[in-house]
Amino acid sequence: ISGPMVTVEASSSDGKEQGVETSVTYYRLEEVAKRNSLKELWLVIHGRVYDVTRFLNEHPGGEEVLLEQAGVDASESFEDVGHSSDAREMLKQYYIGDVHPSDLKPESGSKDPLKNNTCKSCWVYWIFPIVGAILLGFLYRYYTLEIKSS
Ligand code: HEM
Repeated sequence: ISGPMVTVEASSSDGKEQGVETSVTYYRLEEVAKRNSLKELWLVIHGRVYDVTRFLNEHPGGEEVLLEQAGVDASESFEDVGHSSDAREMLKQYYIGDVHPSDLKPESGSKDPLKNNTCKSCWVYWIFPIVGAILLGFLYRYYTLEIKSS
């Protein structure tokens, strides 16, 4: 019974020894949605899936709020509370995988939305400031030379 759950090797070159580190398990949202009870409780925060079943009793904010977010994206509620950095650290213990890419951006179709769209404009953000700075540098030199020579 593998269902819609998919495990993908994130790195193929040094896969064997760090198998746990280099592979990411992707979960479909429908898979997460099934874990919505006290027996098994998953939730999504910022595209990552957390199994908080054993955390229910320990959550300082109570188990009710976690139950309310069971099986769904809890990013907003999690941020609204203004959780401490300690709380954010705690997330790591419960991390079990990522939300399947096609569930993250359902409108962008099938072909590798992460690689094709996300970074298309990345370089634009830093190339303009850098080119601008270099141009300003030349302009500055040009003008100071001009003043000196006149
Ligand atoms: C795995 C996910 C979560 C972890 C590890 C976590 C952890 C914590 C921790 C450590 C605190 C104590 C205060 C702090 O350190 O910020 C806290 C408080 C709280 N949390 Fe969470 N939390 C999680 C998810 C959520 C979610 C999804 C909600 C939804 C509303 C929530 C609501 C609250 C509330 C209401 C408090 C009480 C704040 C207060 O008393 O001031 N938490 N949580």
